[in-house]
Amino acid sequence: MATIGVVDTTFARFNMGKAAINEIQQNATAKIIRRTVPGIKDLPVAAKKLIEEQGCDIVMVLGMPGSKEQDKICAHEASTGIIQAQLMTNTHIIEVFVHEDEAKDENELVFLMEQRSREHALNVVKMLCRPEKMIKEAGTGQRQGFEDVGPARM
Ligand SMILES: Cc1nc2c(=O)[nH]c(=O)nc-2n(C[C@H](O)[C@H](O)[C@H](O)CO)c1C
Repeated sequence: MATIGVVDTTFARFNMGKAAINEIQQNATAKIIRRTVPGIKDLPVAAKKLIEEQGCDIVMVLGMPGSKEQDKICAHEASTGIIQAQLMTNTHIIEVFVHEDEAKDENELVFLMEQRSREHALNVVKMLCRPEKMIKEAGTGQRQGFEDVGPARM
């Protein structure tokens, strides 16, 4: 059975890990190992530990960069760390970030955090268990959270 790691943060304003796990459980039979860390800069090592110490086949890391300038710098640093952890472990770590200022109000923020978490959870299931489904979606303008934009037309 495949093992999927899920790491989220206490900084985020919505329980992204819970939504992701619920979506995985509805669509796959997998062992799920969850961790929660304070913030997004703590995600890379948590994911690396899940891969190296717990044998996860793929990991989702979920977090919410805030709207301040220092939060955006923090998000860039976290992303760089996540990419480095992927290269060090040769394993996919799917980054699910919702920037607080992507949403126009709190209702939309909650909607976006739940939708993006769930839709990326489905991507993880497809990547791990049904890669042919992912290939079928190549070039189709998928977006996680807001509406898909669709393929470009001539
Ligand atoms: C400035 C800052 N911004 C964010 C953020 O926007 N989102 C987030 O999840 N965490 C933030 N943090 C906390 C760091 O990611 C980290 O948790 C602490 O520096 C402790 O290692 C910090 C320090």
